[in-house]
Amino acid sequence: MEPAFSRVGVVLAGGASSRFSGEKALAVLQHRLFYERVLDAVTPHVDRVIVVSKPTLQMELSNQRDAIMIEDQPPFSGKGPIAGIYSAMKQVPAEWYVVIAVDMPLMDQKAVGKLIECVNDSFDAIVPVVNERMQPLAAIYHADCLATLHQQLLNKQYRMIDFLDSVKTKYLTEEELAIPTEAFQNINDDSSYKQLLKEIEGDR
Ligand SMILES: Nc1nc2c(ncn2[C@@H]2O[C@H](COP(=O)(O)OP(=O)(O)OP(=O)(O)O)[C@@H](O)[C@H]2O)c(=O)[nH]1
Repeated sequence: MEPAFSRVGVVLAGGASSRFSGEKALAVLQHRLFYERVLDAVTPHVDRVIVVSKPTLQMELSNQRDAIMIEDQPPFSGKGPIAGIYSAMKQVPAEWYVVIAVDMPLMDQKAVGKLIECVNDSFDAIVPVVNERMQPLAAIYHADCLATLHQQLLNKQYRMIDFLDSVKTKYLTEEELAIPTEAFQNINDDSSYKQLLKEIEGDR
């Protein structure tokens, strides 16, 4: 059966946010929630966006841009980003999944567009490497990854790196990507958020 969509966005928003006071999805930068910023970055490039969150956050996230709101697939709820990607693939059939973590508020439409230009049918995963760090949560995955993701979860192997080692992964260099490295900035804790606000909004 043909998948319903050729390319969908996946906003990963089901994490615990334990290093952050509050939910990262609901943090605000320049008057927009992180959640809204990431949705805006992805939406123009895909057929539909899937938001993978958790029960306590579902009520708080408004359904914008006709997004498909889902939760992690039991029994893998809360098992990390790998569970979020698996759940999107399992619940919404598509060919390609453009995955962006909700804690990357500087991702914008241009950056996501560049990433999509790098899709290559010979690979299952298209993953940027920025400042020598892999960015598997701002990356693109083919539906063929589903079985491997499932196996990883069954084996309790929750690390993205183990998964990437098990599929055909194309690592993109900064030169190939031509995206400003700031776009990949990842806000995990209060101090990185405070620093971001200072840089972008000039707060003290
Ligand atoms: N759907 C889903 N998304 C997740 C899960 N764990 C993490 N994420 C998302 O993956 C991205 C990176 O998450 P991390 O920073 O590693 O973890 P976190 O749970 O958000 O935060 P910490 O509790 O501080 O580690 C964020 O966008 C999270 O919302 C999960 O179990 N399910």
